[in-house]
Amino acid sequence: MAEQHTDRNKLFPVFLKLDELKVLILGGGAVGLEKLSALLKNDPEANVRLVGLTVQDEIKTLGERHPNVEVLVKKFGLEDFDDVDLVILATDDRELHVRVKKMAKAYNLLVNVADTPDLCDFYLGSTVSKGPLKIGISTNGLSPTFSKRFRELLEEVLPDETPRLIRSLNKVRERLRGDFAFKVKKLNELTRGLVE
Ligand SMILES: C[C@@]1(CC(=O)O)c2cc3[nH]c(cc4nc(cc5[nH]c(cc(n2)[C@H]1CCC(=O)O)[C@@](C)(CC(=O)O)[C@@H]5CCC(=O)O)C(CC(=O)O)=C4CCC(=O)O)c(CCC(=O)O)c3CC(=O)O
Ligand SMILES: NC(=O)C1=CN([C@@H]2O[C@H](COP(=O)(O)OP(=O)(O)OC[C@H]3O[C@@H](n4cnc5c(N)ncnc54)[C@H](O)[C@@H]3O)[C@@H](O)[C@H]2O)C=CC1
Repeated sequence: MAEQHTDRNKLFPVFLKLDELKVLILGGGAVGLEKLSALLKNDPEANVRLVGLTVQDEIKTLGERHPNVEVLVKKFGLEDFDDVDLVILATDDRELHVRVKKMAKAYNLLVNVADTPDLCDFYLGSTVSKGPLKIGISTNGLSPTFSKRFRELLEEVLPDETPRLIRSLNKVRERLRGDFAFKVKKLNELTRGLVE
């Protein structure tokens, strides 16, 4: 029973608008590239500033292809926090991570630290997209590999007509006249067949 309790995933999922927020990624190596790719996979228009003492060519190329991605080859400085909403630390310097996490806290910024769940305010999850549908997956840090495989499974099984179905339900939703309770009742009746 005690084990079940500690296993419960208490993380609260939210869906962020990366075209309105700005993310700072610190570190231009393999992990920096992985995190940048994860952001751009969800939104190619994502606002990102990536800062690294050294920066891989693949990251520089992404910076050239995405106008909202700023790539700076330099040492971290407090000015990198300007206009930033979220921070992802992905350098190979753990002491730097501890220091930058403290500074970010003073600026009220939320921080993800690669490889160090204890220092993270939030985790990245695996994400599945099908048109307007997005599903986020988390194992509470226990097995990112499970998240990845489960994402692959969902990508396989979600019907291709899912986006069309969501759009038609949106049309019905917009056409329905009546008060809130009536709309909820009507939409629930219409969609009952999806789960029975
Ligand atoms: C806690 C968390 C914090 C965070 O990073 O946000 C975290 C932490 C750590 N990851 C590690 C390793 C790996 N991470 C991946 C992959 C992903 N990791 C992601 C998220 C998260 N990783 C958060 C929890 C998410 C959850 O609860 O499910 C994904 C979902 C999103 C993303 O990062 O983009 C992305 C899948 C994207 C997709 O869908 O494909 C693979 C698999 C692979 O690459 O094939 C491996 C190797 C195999 C393995 O270990 O399982 C290590 C050990 C490092 C070491 O050993 O040195 C730590 C540190 C630790 O656990 O201490
Ligand atoms: N490579 C991988 O797939 C994995 C790596 N990790 C861990 O994640 C961390 C990062 O890994 P990699 O990206 O492979 O390392 P890397 O060595 O390729 O990249 C580190 C980056 O941090 C930058 N950096 C260091 N100090 C800096 C500073 N003061 N200001 C700005 N930039 C600075 C470097 O210039 C470089 O771009 C390491 O701690 C590693 O152990 C964990 C899991 C997997």
